[in-house]
Amino acid sequence: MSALFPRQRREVAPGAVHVPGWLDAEEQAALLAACRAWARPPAGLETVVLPSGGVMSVRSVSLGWTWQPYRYVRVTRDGTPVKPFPDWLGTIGRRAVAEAYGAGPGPDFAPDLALVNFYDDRARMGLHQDRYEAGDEPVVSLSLGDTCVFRLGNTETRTRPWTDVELESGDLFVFGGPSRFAFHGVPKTYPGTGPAELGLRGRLNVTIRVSGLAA
Ligand SMILES: O=C(O)CCC(=O)C(=O)O
Ligand SMILES: [Fe+2]
Repeated sequence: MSALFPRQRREVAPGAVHVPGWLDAEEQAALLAACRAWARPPAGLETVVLPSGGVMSVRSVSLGWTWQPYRYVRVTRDGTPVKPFPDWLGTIGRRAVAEAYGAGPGPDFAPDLALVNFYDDRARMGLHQDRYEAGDEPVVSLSLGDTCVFRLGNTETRTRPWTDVELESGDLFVFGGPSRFAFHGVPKTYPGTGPAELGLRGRLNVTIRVSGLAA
């Protein structure tokens, strides 16, 4: 669908860059196929239960490391090793950082961790900071399927000020530098808005990260 007003690349906050339509239809289809393969057990799609008893509405699969409240580990909840982080995802991560910040990525931008989140029509993600990585390398986010509202807040509080950005299928969002530890979340998705030809019901988000943890 071509928008009447093409969506523009935008620095939403210092270090937080939104690049609409960064993945073409073919790249989106390939990433979706990979996500479907990763989602299969063992070490497939899982539901994260918080110590409070709260159940996250998003289901997720991890590559390289998995997050269990509140740290990264190598073994999933089903007791099997986390699937490996593939080199090609690291290549996409480096391309993404170059795209977002202009300058080539530092040779040291070596992602080793990805979290794939699946949102059904009712799933949301509360405002949080990505702060379990041991370092401050940028987080690269890729979206597939339904459009969502991505809320980028500030680094100090879980409250306003924040900026709401609509992330569509194929969009790239990178947050690093002064925005690396900004609170962020997904208050809603718009069911049924993904590209029909992709064939995904719901929304997938893939974040590519540097764990900073010893292999
Ligand atoms: O789904 C998104 O766009 C954000 C996901 C996220 O914040 C996370 O996985 O930590
Ligand atoms: Fe996050």
